[in-house]
Amino acid sequence: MPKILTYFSGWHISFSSKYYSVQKTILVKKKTFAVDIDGTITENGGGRIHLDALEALRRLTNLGHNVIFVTGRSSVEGFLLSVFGGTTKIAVGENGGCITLNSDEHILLGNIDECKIALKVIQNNLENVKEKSVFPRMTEVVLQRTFDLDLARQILAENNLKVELSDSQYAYHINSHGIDKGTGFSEIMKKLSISRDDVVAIGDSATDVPLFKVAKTSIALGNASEPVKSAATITVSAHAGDGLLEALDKLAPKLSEI
Ligand SMILES: O=C(O)COP(=O)(O)O
Ligand SMILES: [Mg+2]
Repeated sequence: MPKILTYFSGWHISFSSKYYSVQKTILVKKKTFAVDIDGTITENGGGRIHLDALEALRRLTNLGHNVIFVTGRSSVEGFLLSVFGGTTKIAVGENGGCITLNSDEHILLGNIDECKIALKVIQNNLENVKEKSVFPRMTEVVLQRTFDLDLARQILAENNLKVELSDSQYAYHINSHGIDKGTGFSEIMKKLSISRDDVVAIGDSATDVPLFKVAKTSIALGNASEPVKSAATITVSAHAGDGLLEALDKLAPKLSEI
């Protein structure tokens, strides 16, 4: 069993002991973990959930922490993962453009029409610009990683189109101006009165850097690029789901201090 699970289950057991209140005030301050999905809680590559990583997140949730997925996937995928995975039932998806609170409650922060206009302009100027086959989006356009991103950014600038173009390592995303995982998650922070001091962000790609910026503690996994690692306050060496376990393990003794 990974060390983190033993560690947290140790705390859990101590809650029912006579030291419950002491342990609770000293060790456990409610935190909010803002967690990326692909490359963070997956097995390395492939998109299959790393079950030990998911179990560790479920335990954190059971201990009273928030665990909220913040993903470039649709917010419905993030939300369903929280339902089936047993974490906090709210998700930020579409790379920050959409928050799902329930089956019929979505907050749309971006505007898909301006992203579609940007797509047309890029397609008219570059070869090989194709949409990725993904679950339906309400606020963004998702593309295959088959063209030069910097060139596309240049084209957008020349056409005075203010949108965000980013690379999650799984897809390229066109989001409305000012929309990213950081701004999307900030809406949840406002809604749930969560302070930056209590946020731990965990991710693996450039799209997670804006999320790192709204968190006091940020963790880049071993599969992240150097610029992403240098934007985080903590780095770990293991990749994807194994890296998430390493990160929680590293964090566990310090959770009361951060
Ligand atoms: O862009 C994607 O589909 C990958 O999403 P992620 O933000 O969960 O890594
Ligand atoms: Mg990722």
